[in-house]
Amino acid sequence: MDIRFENAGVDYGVRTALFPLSLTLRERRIGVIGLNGSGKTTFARLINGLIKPTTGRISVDGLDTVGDAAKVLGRVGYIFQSPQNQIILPIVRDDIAFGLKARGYDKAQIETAVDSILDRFGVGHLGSRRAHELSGGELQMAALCSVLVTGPDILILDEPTNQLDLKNRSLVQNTMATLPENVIVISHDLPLLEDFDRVLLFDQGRLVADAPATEAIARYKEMAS
Ligand SMILES: Nc1ncnc2c1ncn2[C@@H]1O[C@H](COP(=O)(O)OP(=O)(O)OP(=O)(O)O)[C@@H](O)[C@H]1O
Repeated sequence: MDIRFENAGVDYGVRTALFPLSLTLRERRIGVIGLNGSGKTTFARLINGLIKPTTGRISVDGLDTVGDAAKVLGRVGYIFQSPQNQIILPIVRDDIAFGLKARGYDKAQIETAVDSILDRFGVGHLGSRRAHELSGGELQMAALCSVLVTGPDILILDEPTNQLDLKNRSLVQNTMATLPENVIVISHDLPLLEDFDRVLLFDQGRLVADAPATEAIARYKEMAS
């Protein structure tokens, strides 16, 4: 993985959500922390092209997030903070299958892949459920399945544990530790990021620490106290 920010920033009118920054991300597990409204989601959405930079550019493995937007979207999976925005089809199983259909898988391949991802997360019982009837945590697990089934190289998770019970939180934590994909996680759940390779701390739209997890988390605690 090679994600490059070259003097990239985002303004909304007179409000700056992210001041221009330059950095290269290559680590396998990257955490993003900071107070509410500090620019974390803006930073993460720039990576898969959901938000376009007002200044500068961002590239993912050499692909420009604006010029090569479709390719970048195929390579970077994004799990939203509110999973209800993620699941678009009424039945969970159909939603998970959706991304595979778009990629040209045949029916048998789709069935196998959907069963396998549901089994991997121990949520086979959710497959036939209606998405709008699921609890927040169940929806989050379904969203994880829908994105991971398409095999992205890079996975961005925005607050992946905020609605999970202890059991599912452990499951997500263990999954992140063993996933072959590169993972970028925005979280207020600091213990989740403790053994990450690199943690970025944002404050009022500025990157104020870029360090190993222990150091960045300590700085954040100091800042927030
Ligand atoms: N579409 C928008 N229009 C105007 N301002 C926006 C927009 N999106 C975000 N902002 C502002 O940009 C700033 C950064 O927002 P962002 O969502 O990146 O913060 P965050 O660190 O992810 O916050 P949280 O922890 O609360 O999710 C905030 O002040 C927010 O109000």
